[in-house]
Amino acid sequence: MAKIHTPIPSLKLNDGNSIPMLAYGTGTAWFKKGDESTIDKDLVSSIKTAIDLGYYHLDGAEVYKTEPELGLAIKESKIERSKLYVVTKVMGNWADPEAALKTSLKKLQTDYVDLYLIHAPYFAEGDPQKLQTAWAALERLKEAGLAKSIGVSNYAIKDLEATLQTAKIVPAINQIEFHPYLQHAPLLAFHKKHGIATSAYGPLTAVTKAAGGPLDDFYATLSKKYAVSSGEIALRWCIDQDIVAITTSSKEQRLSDYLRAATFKLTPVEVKKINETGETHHFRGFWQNKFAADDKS
Ligand SMILES: NC(=O)C1=CN([C@@H]2O[C@H](COP(=O)(O)OP(=O)(O)OC[C@H]3O[C@@H](n4cnc5c(N)ncnc54)[C@H](O)[C@@H]3O)[C@@H](O)[C@H]2O)C=CC1
Ligand SMILES: O=CCc1c[nH]c2ccccc12
Repeated sequence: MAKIHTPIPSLKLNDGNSIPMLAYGTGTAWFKKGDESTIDKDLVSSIKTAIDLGYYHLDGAEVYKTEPELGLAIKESKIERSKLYVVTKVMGNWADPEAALKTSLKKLQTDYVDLYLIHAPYFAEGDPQKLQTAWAALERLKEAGLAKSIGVSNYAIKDLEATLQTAKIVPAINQIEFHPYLQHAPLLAFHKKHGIATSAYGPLTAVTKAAGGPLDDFYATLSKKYAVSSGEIALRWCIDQDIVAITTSSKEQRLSDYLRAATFKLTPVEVKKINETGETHHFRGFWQNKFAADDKS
């Protein structure tokens, strides 16, 4: 019998496609994974559990080395491909995104991805032409139907400006580290102006890695009010700002609980209070060495 899932809200992208606003990420598993040629059966099982629970937006990347597990889990889940939203990213093979995507598709055992991202702008070492050339290659991949949508990740305003100078297609999304202690207000305003959606990795940071910060008490108050955990408040805070939240866990109970983020809404006053309290503290969990100068943009 088909399972009844918590409906996850979706967001319309600038190319007309829709993206589910709560995602399961496979990047965190990279830290445990060694050789790509061996299959991490626990990870396959964990991805299948996530799909079974209703996480149909699955976030991967070539450098995570977890595409084979993602491909196997998708195949074994027996869910129609068109119902899933599969994302991967190019980084190692930035010089030839077409070859990179074709390799990823083989590992993912699929003919197309729903979203293909340039994982980070650092390959270009500040050269706008390199960013523009890479983006033109992604545009061709969208035109060829190998990627339904195309976007970027970890781009600062200057990287987006360089890309937009020659872009025929505006990036659909920028996937960035985003949580109350890293809100990138100017970057988000830039996204809004150009119709670029935002997706958040590290959305639980304020209640996990950066717990003990100024939001602890307010999260506790809101958890009580909505009868959910602080994690669900953190995820909902993204969704209520039209930001896609990419989380993960190998624990089924946590994944199941986090779906409650789709079942309530914070008031605008509560969202604002989290924003204002979060602004008083700074924390970056990823790419610290690359981003120091960009955190103000
Ligand atoms: N584009 C990029 O550069 C990046 C993308 N990502 C993507 O985003 C995904 C999610 O990123 P995360 O930072 O892991 O997201 P997150 O902030 O949602 O944290 C999830 C992590 O916290 C742990 N966790 C969950 N609930 C917890 C709790 N209640 N107490 C303590 N620990 C708890 C989980 O086991 C997992 O390791 C990755 O798997 C990857 O797909 C992640 C980092 C960089
Ligand atoms: O995507 C960001 C974090 C991450 C996880 N695994 C790797 C491997 C190489 C670069 C970045 C990452």
